[in-house]
Amino acid sequence: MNQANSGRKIAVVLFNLGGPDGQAAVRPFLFNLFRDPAIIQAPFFVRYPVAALISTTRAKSARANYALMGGGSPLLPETDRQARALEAVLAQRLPGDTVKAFVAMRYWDPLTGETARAVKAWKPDEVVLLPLYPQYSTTTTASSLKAWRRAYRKGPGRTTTLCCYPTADGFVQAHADLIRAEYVKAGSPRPARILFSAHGLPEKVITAGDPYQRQVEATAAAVVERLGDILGEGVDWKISYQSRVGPLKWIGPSTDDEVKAAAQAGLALVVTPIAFVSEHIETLVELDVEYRELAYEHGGSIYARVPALGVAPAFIDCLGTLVTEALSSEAPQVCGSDRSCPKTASGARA
Ligand SMILES: C=CC1=C(C)c2cc3[nH]c(cc4nc(cc5[nH]c(cc1n2)c(C)c5CCC(=O)O)C(CCC(=O)O)=C4C)c(C)c3C=C
Ligand SMILES: [Fe+2]
Ligand SMILES: [Fe+2]
Repeated sequence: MNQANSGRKIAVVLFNLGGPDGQAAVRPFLFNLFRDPAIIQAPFFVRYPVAALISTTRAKSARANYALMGGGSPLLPETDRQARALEAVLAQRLPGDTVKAFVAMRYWDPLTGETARAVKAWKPDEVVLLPLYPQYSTTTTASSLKAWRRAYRKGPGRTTTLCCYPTADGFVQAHADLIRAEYVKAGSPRPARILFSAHGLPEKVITAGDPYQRQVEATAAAVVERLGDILGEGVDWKISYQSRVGPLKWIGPSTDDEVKAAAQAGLALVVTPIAFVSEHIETLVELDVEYRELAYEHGGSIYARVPALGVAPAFIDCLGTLVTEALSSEAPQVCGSDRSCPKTASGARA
């Protein structure tokens, strides 16, 4: 470590979507989500009534799903655990510095403005922005970073943004290790399919240049390269997209179609969330309850679900590497592993 760089106060800001912390928060959380122009691309006088309508009509079924997880989303406690684990890794790597990890959520507490105030009050020398979205999307990464820039205007410290890390080494290794462990736990079945399920997006978002789908494919391909010991004879893999919302055409194939097809073909399914790094409604309800039922209804007998990365040591260590790389970078924005990311080296230091 460069001695000239020690003694710094380093704030690492972890971004995620946020989730309602109880039943009463479901509708306002959904309203916050649907009024975001990154989610509904329409002028605000259209977006607001549409957001009010969708959040009201969707609230009932969403509340029932959050009730299955005890009433609210586990996303904040999960993200807090990741923040503490990352602090511990960085304390080891940067012994002369003081590192504090903050959490900024996009649609529910702690909202980005509140976190920006806490970071300002802490007066860091360095700020590293770390979206917990390994694959860059305008709907997630860009939306969170835009909210941050607005909230942290004139805030202290030099800011470096970690744009994406779809094929970062420890991230890929952690996925491969968890998939292998779950496959073996299921009895190493054959024939079997490993299904990489990512959150879907409207097709028009991808057509407009969003690299998300290409980066999801890059992640899956990199993980597959490390699963040579289980893939092959009778075990194949596929990517699918879940959680479709609204009337637009979304990218596919959809996870529900793929679950049905694999179950009907007599394949054991090992389903792994490839674009989420924590457990939340899309994993604990959609993957664990809805798609599992679908598989059994269509003749499936084995449906194994690989846990999200959470605080898997290889993943947290990888985040630690990304943060130290960001700190030593001259560029304001760093793409962790994707040199062809359209966002590479764009933007100014905040
Ligand atoms: C890779 C991550 C995500 C992308 C891309 C994404 C896009 C996206 N999401 C919606 C609508 C909803 N998402 C909801 C929950 C939710 N979404 C993500 C991640 C991504 N979303 C997470 C981590 C969560 C879970 C939060 C939690 O509470 O645990 C929801 C709410 C749940 C529900 O009602 O189904 C909605 C709605 C759109 C429209 C979109 C892209 C345009
Ligand atoms: Fe979502
Ligand atoms: Fe990037």
